[in-house]
Amino acid sequence: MLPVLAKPNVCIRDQKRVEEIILSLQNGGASKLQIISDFDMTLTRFAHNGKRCPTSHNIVDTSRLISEDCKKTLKDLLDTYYPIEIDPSRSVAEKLPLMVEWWTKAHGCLVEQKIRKDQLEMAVRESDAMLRDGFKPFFDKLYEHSIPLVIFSAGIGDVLEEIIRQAGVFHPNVKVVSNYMDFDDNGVLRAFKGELIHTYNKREGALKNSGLFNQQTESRNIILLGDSMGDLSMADGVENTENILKIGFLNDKVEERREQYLNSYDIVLVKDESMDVVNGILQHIIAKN
Ligand SMILES: Nc1ccn([C@@H]2O[C@H](COP(=O)(O)O)[C@@H](O)[C@H]2O)c(=O)n1
Repeated sequence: MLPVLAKPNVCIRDQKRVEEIILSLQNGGASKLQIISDFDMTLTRFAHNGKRCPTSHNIVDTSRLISEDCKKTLKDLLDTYYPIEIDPSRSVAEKLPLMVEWWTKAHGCLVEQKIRKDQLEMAVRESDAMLRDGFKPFFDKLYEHSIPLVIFSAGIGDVLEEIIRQAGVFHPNVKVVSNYMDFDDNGVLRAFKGELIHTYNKREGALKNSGLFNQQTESRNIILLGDSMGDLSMADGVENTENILKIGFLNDKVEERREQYLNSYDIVLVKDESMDVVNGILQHIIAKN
């Protein structure tokens, strides 16, 4: 067994299956590998020193760009809909319209604030956004070995791009599928572009953007990184997948959701704020090249 998998917060339902997948990924090597990852609370930390870290939405929602009234509305929306998003007792069918409602209302509020494109850099710089510990070797190793990384996020694309740019890891092998802001000729936010991506419609987004996921003809082995049940379908747009290893970060409501995560993800990382396990597996795959 890989030493990183022996960490006490690593939970695996089927150890043998995981070992077989990792061996297949190792045999395929870097040239066959592609990473598909969620962003908020997957590549970013969920908490730091006992305090919640912001999502890409929260960064804008709590920034100087937003009026006090609007901040309150956005906070009320978060308090109403986030518990629904993560509730394991509700079906996806039940959650779907409510997620559309949340994102639509929140985006509507943001558009009313006349946010300027050139203010986003400052909003990110002043925020508590934090990529997970070990993010740098993760991004750098993927770049060094020309392994494509597709970040597939229901957050705000402009904000998440700014986070990884400021962290110095927005390398050319990184592609992003997300909700992008649409600015007018004066650089003022007037809408969000394209079809809304929320937590539970990533399958449709994956199929629609399949071109992005199939850029390298050789990439047929996938490591999928997510933190929600909706993230499990992020690789559905990849053609001829040979092997897929699904790694899930279980950050919140751990006991209520542990069973569901163990049944869905190959490896579940419980309250792990680092990329250590992912980096350990990557190192193992790359080392053979
Ligand atoms: N107004 C909103 C809407 C969503 N969120 C959270 O962002 C997460 C989406 O981003 P991913 O990168 O994880 O796909 C989602 O899980 C929501 O909890 C928000 O904070 N504000």
